Amino acid sequence: MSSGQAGVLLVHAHPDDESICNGVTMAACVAAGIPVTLVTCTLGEEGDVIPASLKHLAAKRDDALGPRRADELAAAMRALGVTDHRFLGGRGRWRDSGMAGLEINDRPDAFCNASIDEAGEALADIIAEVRPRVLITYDPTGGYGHPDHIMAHRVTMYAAELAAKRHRVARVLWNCAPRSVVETRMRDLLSTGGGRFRALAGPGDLPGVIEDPHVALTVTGTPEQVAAKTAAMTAHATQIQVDPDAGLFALSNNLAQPLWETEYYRLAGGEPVPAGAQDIFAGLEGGARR
Ligand SMILES: CC(=O)N[C@H]1[C@@H](O[C@@H]2[C@H](O)[C@H](O)[C@@H](O)[C@H](O)[C@H]2O)O[C@H](CO)[C@@H](O)[C@@H]1O
Ligand SMILES: [Zn+2]
Repeated sequence: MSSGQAGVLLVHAHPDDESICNGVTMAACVAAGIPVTLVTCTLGEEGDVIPASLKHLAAKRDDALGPRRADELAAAMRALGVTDHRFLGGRGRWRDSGMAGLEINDRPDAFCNASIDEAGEALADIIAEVRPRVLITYDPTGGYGHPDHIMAHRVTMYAAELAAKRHRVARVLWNCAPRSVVETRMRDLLSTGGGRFRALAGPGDLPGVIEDPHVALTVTGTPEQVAAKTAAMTAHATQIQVDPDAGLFALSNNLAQPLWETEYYRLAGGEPVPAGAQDIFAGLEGGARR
């Protein structure tokens, strides 16, 4: 990672998405002295709860999962060395909408029902303050169709436009995964097995899978950065189970998927990416500097 002043701003829907999608990238930026800002749009109040001892926190029980996940996120940020984390609109402004098709999607405080103007302006203010060179979020599908991920995408792309008069982001990237890499890794797992997990996720269960030529750049972690990502994902204990020896993790569905040591990005806007780039700032004048 090239060093510099202005850095990267990442926008995610729930606590845990940042570590799953960008743990290596954030750790690599921190190691290079590049400022990292994470914006999380909800507290993940409607999530499942994996540990039996914590199931009382669930929305349909004590509805106390949000604060727990905020604590998990703080621990994950410590593991990655990220010190600038914000909840969009302030902590608890918008609530986790739940998976697509649920009645709770209709709650007025659900993030998927947020005013795109209010949420967009709130994020544009952060962009104008932080002045990132690179902005990272999901593709228009949100990676796998979750309403909060889709909304995070929409708000981010709108905020980048709103902020442009005050600060123009040099590059917008969407999280993705190249189909050939996913299919090869999942095929290999068929022979090695799902580690401690009952079954393997299918290639169709993994988010953001796109055809290889659309992948613009990759960030491959050093062993230390992969260890930091693993620790960050492990910190999200209500949502994620990790089998570090097998290099696998599972969500509450217990379906094993790769803990990716390399993270992949699609170019969504801004400066072109040099072929074979391995750095989110590759090709930007002065790297990550203002
Ligand atoms: C990674 C991610 O975005 N997780 C979301 C998702 O959680 C999934 C959901 O509970 C699903 O029903 C489970 O089968 C799956 O295992 C979970 O990962 O949706 C939650 C509710 O909106 C959200 O809190 C969680 O962060
Ligand atoms: Zn999520």
